[in-house]
Amino acid sequence: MPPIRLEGLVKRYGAVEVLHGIDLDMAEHEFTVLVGPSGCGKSTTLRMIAGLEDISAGEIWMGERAVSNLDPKDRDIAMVFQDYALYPHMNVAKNMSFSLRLQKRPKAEIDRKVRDVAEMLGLSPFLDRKPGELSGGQRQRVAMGRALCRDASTFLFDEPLSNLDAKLRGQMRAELALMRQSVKKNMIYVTHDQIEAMTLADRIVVMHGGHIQQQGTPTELFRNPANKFVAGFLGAPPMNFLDAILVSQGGDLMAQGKGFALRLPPALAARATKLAYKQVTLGLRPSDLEYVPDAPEGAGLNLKVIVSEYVGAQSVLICDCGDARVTVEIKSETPIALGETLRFAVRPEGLHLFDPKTEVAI
Ligand SMILES: Nc1ncnc2c1ncn2[C@@H]1O[C@H](COP(=O)(O)OP(=O)(O)OP(=O)(O)O)[C@@H](O)[C@H]1O
Repeated sequence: MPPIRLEGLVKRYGAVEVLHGIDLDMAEHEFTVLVGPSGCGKSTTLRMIAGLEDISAGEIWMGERAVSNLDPKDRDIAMVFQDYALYPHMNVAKNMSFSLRLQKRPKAEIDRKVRDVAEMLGLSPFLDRKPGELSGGQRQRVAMGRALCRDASTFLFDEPLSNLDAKLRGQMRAELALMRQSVKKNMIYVTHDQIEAMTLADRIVVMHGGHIQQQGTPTELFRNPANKFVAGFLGAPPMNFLDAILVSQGGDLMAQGKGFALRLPPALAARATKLAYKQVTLGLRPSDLEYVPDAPEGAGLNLKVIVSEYVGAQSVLICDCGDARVTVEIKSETPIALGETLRFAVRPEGLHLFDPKTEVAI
């Protein structure tokens, strides 16, 4: 039995159903990230696991126990909220030890636990400070430390970095990644930020419209998105989508559109030949295009550069391709001029096709 299993989880608010049957198995000590746009149902799912929301249908299992009817305190979980919810009048040590003191655990045990967790999170110098005397990032770590002190088997995080500025967010993301290497617990983390999902998760669960769209490792989802939504949601800048028609040419299958004709690699061509339709949506990630002036016929496309955004080592080019726009990521030192038409090679494994009606990957 997996440590956490969601079985056909449904949530209704009155007549409105917002979660339509969520099935999810977590592996032991897995870091699972629920990610999706605002309103997709990720926080509701997390709050149902925590016991903060009633379940309309379905069941939540923790090991062999069905927990849907248990109080939050009986579920062996600790939660870190978006707003930290620290007690302003207590110092860091007292905030962190709050639940242990509530359980009347021996003082020596409490002191040891707080010391160990503070050490791990770099909070040792701040144990006597009140939350108001800490930076946003330090407060965030205290909220994390308070959860870790509880020694629960499962940790739930609801957008814990969303109140931080971009720089601190990046730092805390790295600290979280470091922390999870040493903390062997089940962790479920909710975010709308695909970069957090990609960098932290063992397993990403992409949600949209109250459904799970796809789940898997970050690499699986990035390389083999199940549908156009997942393809467009993960990755920055996002995947380009172009209308294309499948055409046979000298034994090859090509995806042809306004201003391009790209040869499909064998495995994709084999799947595409079985289709009953010819009209497809072609997906190309900006990082799967490379400036290669002599890219051969069928392996590249010509793009007219209209905007160049310098972002350090990389530049993002926005280009015209027929009447569509295509974004490309290139090394900044590549000599390009605005208005030029340049040739880009496409990595064959970077070609994605989607059914234009169902948006399912081909
Ligand atoms: N108390 C409520 N009554 C009615 N509808 C609600 C209630 N709480 C949430 N919803 C609806 O349920 C859906 C899912 O909300 P949820 O908060 O889980 O989304 P989310 O993916 O976490 O979004 P966000 O990132 O904005 O928090 C939304 O459409 C929301 O409007």
